[in-house]
This record gives sequence, structure tokens and C-alpha cells, in this order.
Amino acid sequence: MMDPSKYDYRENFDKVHGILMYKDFVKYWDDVETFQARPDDIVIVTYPRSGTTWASEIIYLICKDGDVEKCNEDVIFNRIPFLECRKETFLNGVKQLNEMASPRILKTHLPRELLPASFWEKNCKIVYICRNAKDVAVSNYYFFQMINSYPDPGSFPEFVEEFMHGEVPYGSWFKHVISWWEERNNPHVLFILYEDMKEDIRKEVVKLIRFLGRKPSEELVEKIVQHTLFQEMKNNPCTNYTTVPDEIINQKVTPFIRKGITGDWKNHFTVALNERFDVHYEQQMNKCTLKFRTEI
Ligand SMILES: Nc1ncnc2c1ncn2[C@@H]1O[C@H](COP(=O)(O)O)[C@@H](OP(=O)(O)O)[C@H]1O
Ligand SMILES: C[C@]12CC[C@@H]3c4ccc(OS(=O)(=O)O)cc4CC[C@H]3[C@@H]1CCC2=O
Repeated sequence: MMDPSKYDYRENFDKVHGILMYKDFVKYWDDVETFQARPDDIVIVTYPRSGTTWASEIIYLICKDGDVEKCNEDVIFNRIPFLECRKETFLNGVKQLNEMASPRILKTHLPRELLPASFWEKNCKIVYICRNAKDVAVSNYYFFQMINSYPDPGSFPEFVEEFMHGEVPYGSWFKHVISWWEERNNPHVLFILYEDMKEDIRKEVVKLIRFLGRKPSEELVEKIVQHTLFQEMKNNPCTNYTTVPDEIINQKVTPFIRKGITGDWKNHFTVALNERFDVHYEQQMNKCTLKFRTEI
């Protein structure tokens, strides 16, 4: 017999090209697939909860030559539209982007094979940010509790089971990361690790500035680092999503900008769950040369 909680779990999601996704996004998928990129678009790609917002604010500041005032003019999801995001009364990423003047910065969580062809045809610059799977699983567990139209994720071990098998929005973390790692030698793609950002943010900011074709002056780097500190972004209404109504993102449960550390998984995985996860990880990632750090 079908477990009723599992049925509910899938009720809010649908599949697009075999990948689980929020139902409203799938309804308008043609608009995403046929999206027309422009050559000077900058695309930020992540698996959800891998440091998208942090990297987005950094990239926005780079493009505005470190002018913090420009960041404070609007909330991040208006300055950097979310391509596939669609919610009748709240957001329409494609519409926002079509109405936006160039140069545009946008974010998406799509795996490599689902990124609209136009971005490749126009040779757009793409930044892929990734984070170790265990911390991503933890962060997504809290995210599920925060997004009102997402189902109850159940207990943490139950959620990890779904996560391991890709039965979560955007599918398998493993396939996502591998699909983008295959593009690592593409000169239009820059690969950045959240753990490297945590360890030495200046070094990663310089990499980003150079990739975006600008000069990494000390002053610019310092301005960016200060403005995007965890505590700054957590307290900033333009980056912390507190302007979104509670009916959509309920931050009473947990804040959107939550802990911002590497290794929080140790507070959530039991020894047994960790061993099970490691076995699964090895099976999925054994051919992938990308190595993550789960502590720094
Ligand atoms: N300035 C910053 N420095 C470090 N981590 C940050 C950050 N801003 C956001 N984060 C963390 O990035 C994760 C969210 O990623 P995304 O923006 O892709 O949704 C959250 O992780 P945690 O839930 O582990 O705290 C959040 O706390
Ligand atoms: C549209 C949505 C509310 C916004 C949810 C959302 C917000 C921010 C995200 O970016 S990040 O991964 O944290 O950088 C991702 C999402 C994905 C789900 C979005 C929600 C679906 C239902 C709803 O109301």
C-alpha cells in the first residue's frame, strides 16, 4: 500500500525531463526552455542551498564596481532574477529577465542538461558554485521547513533518504555536480567551492573578479568581503529574504541565512546515517575527480 506521507510529499512536485521540481515551475517549462539569453548575461548556477545568495551578492557588487548603494536599492531576487521561478502571485523569473536591461545577472538551479540552449549558443559567462553534499542536505532539510508550499520533510534520516535518491527539487545532488564538473574546462564556466569561499574568501573573490574581466584592486576586494560577511547578509533585508511574506517563506521556523558554516552535518547525521551516506556517496562519485571537504 502507498505510504500516505510519501504521497503528500510528491503532491507539490512534478517532474521535468525526469527531474523533480516545484509544480508551478514545471507548468511553464516552455518559457524556460525557449529563454533567449544575451551574450553579456552572467549566469549563477547552483544546486539549492550551496551558497547561491552569497555568491550572487558578490557577483552583483563586482558588476557594480563595489558600489554598495546599488545593492541596497532593491532585494536580491529583483536584482538577480531566478530564471525558472514561477509563482502566480509572487515571482516570474522569465518575465523579470525579459524586461530587464543588459547586462543581466541571473540565477538558476538547473543541472547542465536542462540549462536553456541559448546560454551555450551565446557563450554567456557561467559561475557554478557547489558545496559538500552533507551540508547541502542539512541546509535543504531546513529549507523544506521554511518554504510553506513544500511538504513536511519528515525526520532528518527520512529526508536524507529522499536526498540520496534525488527525490527532491532539482534531483540528485550527485548528478547535478557531476553534470557541471564535466564543463570545468569550458572557458566560459568558472567552478567555485563554498568550502574554499569559507576558507579564503579574498582568493575566491579575486578569481571571480578576473573571470568577469575586471581588475581585482585591493579596495574592490575589501569592499566586497566586508559587505558579504555572513552577519552582514543575515541582517540585510535586501539579502535575507525577510521581505517575502511568511505565507511563502516562513523564517519563524528557521532563517533563510541560517548558520553559514562548513560541518553543520556533524550535528545532524548519526554515526549509522553517516556510514550509509558515505557508502552511497562512494557509489555515486567514484568516477568523479572533484573532491569536497566536509570540514575546514
Ligand atoms: N555570507 C554568507 N557566508 C556564508 N554562508 C552564507 C552566506 N550567505 C548565505 N550563506 C549560507 O548559504 C546557504 C544558503 O544557500 P543558498 O543561498 O544557495 O540558498 C545557507 O547555509 P546554511 O543553511 O548551512 O546556514 C546560508 O546560511
Ligand atoms: C517560489 C517559492 C518561494 C521561493 C523559493 C526559493 C527561494 C530562493 C531560492 O534560492 S536559493 O536556493 O535559496 O538560493 C530557491 C527557491 C526554490 C523554491 C522557491 C519556492 C517554490 C514555492 C514558492 O513559494
